[in-house]
Amino acid sequence: MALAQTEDIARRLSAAASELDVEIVKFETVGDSDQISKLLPHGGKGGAFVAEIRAAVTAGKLEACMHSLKDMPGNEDTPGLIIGATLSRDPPTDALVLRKGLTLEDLQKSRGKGYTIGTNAVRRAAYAKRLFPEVNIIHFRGAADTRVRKLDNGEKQRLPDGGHVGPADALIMARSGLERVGFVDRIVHDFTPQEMLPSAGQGIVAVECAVNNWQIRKYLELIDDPVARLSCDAEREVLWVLNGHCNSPMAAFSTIKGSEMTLSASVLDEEGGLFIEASRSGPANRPRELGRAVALELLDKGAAAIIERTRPD
Ligand SMILES: NCc1[nH]cc(CCC(=O)O)c1CC(=O)O
Repeated sequence: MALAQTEDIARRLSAAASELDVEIVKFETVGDSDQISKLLPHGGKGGAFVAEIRAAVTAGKLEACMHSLKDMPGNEDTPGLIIGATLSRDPPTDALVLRKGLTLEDLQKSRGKGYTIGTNAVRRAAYAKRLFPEVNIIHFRGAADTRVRKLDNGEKQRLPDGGHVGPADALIMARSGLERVGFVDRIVHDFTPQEMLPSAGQGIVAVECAVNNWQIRKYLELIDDPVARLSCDAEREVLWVLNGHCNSPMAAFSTIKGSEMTLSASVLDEEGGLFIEASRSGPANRPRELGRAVALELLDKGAAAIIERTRPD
């Protein structure tokens, strides 16, 4: 998925500035090579996917690096680095993938009873529980295409303690990820943002570079999408104010109509029993203010306790 995203960046850069000759350098992170552990032992998604690549940019070995914005920690500064471009947003929603023989109706009618959904995101687990209250949720991971293959083969998911769970009957994954790895035909249902509020930054690819590399910053500006940038700023402000960590059970999603932005965010209890939600509209050109207002409302409603309870030690 990351490679497809990087090729997309290279294509856009070459189209915007024909004098550029973009070289792609592949990285295999701990997050890619270890498909068993939960993400947390590596410092969460942020630690697993981001730290090693960032170090190469800081050291000047790379001009720039890409991340899925939703995997970038939202509660820490990155001295020396800046997001030089946010690409136009891919579909931001989550999608349901089912094993052969199972339908969405089966899941709905049974309220999920007797079925197992695989996901490693607390946010997806919580929303899935709200939609299908009796479903069994299991920890399931791997690259997007690997996950679908495991589903189809009825494979169990190995756990860090040596045990197994599964097999899964269904997966919930980002639509954009499924599109990037060519599995879009396996999507049985697109969850609306009302059914399953997306993660902050979901569907946005961010390109990061050194703050003082003005030359590359100028090039990245050419492929920056101002609308995605506004959503990025609003949604990530929610993470910042709530001091959300990499495994925080949080969602934040904004849409822009004309000059108005609407931002919805939520903080969820792991079992899905408790949803703290807030939604506001404001001027689209003041995204951080809106993010701040929504986050403060979530704090007023008790969000901090949930976030601290789930903070990794
Ligand atoms: N954590 C892995 C990851 N990071 C970004 C995406 C999807 C693409 C995106 O949302 O930008 C995925 C896969 C998934 O969540 O199913």
